[in-house]
Amino acid sequence: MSCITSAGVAWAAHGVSWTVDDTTVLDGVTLSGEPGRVTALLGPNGSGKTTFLSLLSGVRKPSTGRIEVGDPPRPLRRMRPRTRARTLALVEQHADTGLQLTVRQVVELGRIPHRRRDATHEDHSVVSEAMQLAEVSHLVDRSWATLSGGERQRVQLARALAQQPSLLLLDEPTNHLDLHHQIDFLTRIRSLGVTTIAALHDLELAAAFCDDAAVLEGGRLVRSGTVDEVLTPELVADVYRVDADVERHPRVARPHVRWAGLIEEGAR
Ligand SMILES: Nc1ncnc2c1ncn2[C@@H]1O[C@H](COP(=O)(O)OP(=O)(O)OP(=O)(O)O)[C@@H](O)[C@H]1O
Repeated sequence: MSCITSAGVAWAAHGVSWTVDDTTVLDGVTLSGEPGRVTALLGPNGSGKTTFLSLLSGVRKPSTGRIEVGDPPRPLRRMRPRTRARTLALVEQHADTGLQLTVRQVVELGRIPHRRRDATHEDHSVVSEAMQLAEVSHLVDRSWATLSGGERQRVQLARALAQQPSLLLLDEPTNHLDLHHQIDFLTRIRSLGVTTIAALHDLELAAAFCDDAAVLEGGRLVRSGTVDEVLTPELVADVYRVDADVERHPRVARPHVRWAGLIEEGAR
């Protein structure tokens, strides 16, 4: 039986803002997710996706508003760091350990919130399963510093899975992966049952793998709902200035985004 599957937890952001040097990067975002749901966090470059994930993970504190996790909801700011790290895991866009570590050692970092002293049999089993799920078992003794971008991304996922999180936060998790690994990665994530929020640029992947979607633009939430509700040609035109059709995939019962080209300035 898997040690990593989870029932998932609910999460909610209530009027969350983040300001730096008098610039409001995130502006009053209210958004929530149900246990086990996979939410795509969408929006153009600089719209605030990474910032939102950093607030949800507790890496940054909101300037105003609050974040709650669990049922009954618990304020994130009141959780001890160890409890928080057992509850949620973040895979950053450009993760770097800065240390001379092997792949196994990087994945073992995910066990720190669970460990008392020495690694137990369970720690070894979870690390091993996390590496299998992320398809990095063959890299186990390699030096982290020598890995390719896609390999690093999969190792960071294994490290996050080794935390046995109930909430998984992924910042552009597929940007270094080839097509096979993109599909494989998101299929595996879905099968775990862990509540997931993934910042994605690829609308096709969002449509194919996510239950819900939330769109940020200029630090504000401009649309949220199920993927079917959010991913419309109007949304793609308004937010990305791209002319696209959204159809049912002929063989898979999911929406399918097909773009035709850019919308020229002044054409709308
Ligand atoms: N520490 C900071 N100081 C100043 N500006 C910041 C800081 N962090 C983020 N920003 C700015 O806030 C905005 C949102 O950044 P963020 O990284 O959250 O966007 P994003 O939607 O994840 O972008 P991308 O799709 O390009 O990764 C950007 O304009 C960014 O330059």
